[in-house]
Amino acid sequence: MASNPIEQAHLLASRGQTRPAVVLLEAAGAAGDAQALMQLAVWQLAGTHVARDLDAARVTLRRAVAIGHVDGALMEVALTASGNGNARAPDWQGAIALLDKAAAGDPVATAQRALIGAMALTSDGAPLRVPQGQVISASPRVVHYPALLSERECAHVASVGAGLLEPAQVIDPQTGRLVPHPIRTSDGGAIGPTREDLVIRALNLRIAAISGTRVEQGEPLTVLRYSPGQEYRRHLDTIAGARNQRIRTVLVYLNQGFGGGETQFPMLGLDVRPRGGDAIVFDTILPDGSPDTRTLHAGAPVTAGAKWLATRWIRAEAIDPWTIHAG
Ligand SMILES: O=C(O)CCC(=O)C(=O)O
Ligand SMILES: [Fe+2]
Repeated sequence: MASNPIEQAHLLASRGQTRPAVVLLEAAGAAGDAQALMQLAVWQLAGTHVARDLDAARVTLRRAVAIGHVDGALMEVALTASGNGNARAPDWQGAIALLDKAAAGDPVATAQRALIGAMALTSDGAPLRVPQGQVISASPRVVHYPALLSERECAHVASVGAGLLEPAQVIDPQTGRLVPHPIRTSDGGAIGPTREDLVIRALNLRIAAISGTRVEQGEPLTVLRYSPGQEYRRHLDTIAGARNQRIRTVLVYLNQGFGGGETQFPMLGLDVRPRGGDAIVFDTILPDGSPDTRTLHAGAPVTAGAKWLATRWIRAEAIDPWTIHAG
């Protein structure tokens, strides 16, 4: 017999006995097992074994936090800020209040609070002043933003991304599924709604501001790491046949000092040399909505060191971050 309630619940669920599995986690939670409630909340968020129910998940999560689940508290902060990942009204102030509470007993929360404290933000978490960029190509429009992120912000994004790294995958236009793809050899991870902490959220709001889009249009911020020899071969960011097309891309360079790794736009004669904190924004479609093939671009092979990059692919309309996977 499995030794603890979570293992027992997994075992039951794997045999199709989902109801007894949920009852078991509930009972353990009622007896003070925060981890059991956290497990149930994750099932409800992801729709694993049970129907996906974000509101029920939030109630379960609240109970886990109330009996001391520290990581659950950070997840609650993230979901509050984004309104359960675009499902409800976002609540930046509510999220800040929860983060302040969490910061009393958790150094991770304290560090996030300090990073946010250093930003000049509106009451919604958006930048007080929209950073200004330099147009480096008029048509298609490519704009360069020097020092969009501070060094500490870059380090935070990279460290969140580091925990999510998996071999690069892209969306297969035929099936819409994620498949390993030879054109992108970097490793990457998408920062989904349960991990969109307030620092990442504020950066996504900053990215929305400079790109003139709503934060809900952005796919989960994706962190890529290129080791020597890795590259992102020439491609367009648009997705063939997508109903809700990618209209704009924001690339944020998280570091510098590596060899190679320029972002190249061969049809524009444009080579962007990555510098930690800098960003570029470019339109990926023409006014008629079709892909702008002039935006063909590549991440050149890295020759030494590691290149860290955060990419935000922005769609024409709001997305559901619970079902979409960054490509
Ligand atoms: O690595 C680069 O410079 C380009 C990345 C890129 O094209 C993308 O993330 O869509
Ligand atoms: Fe790209």
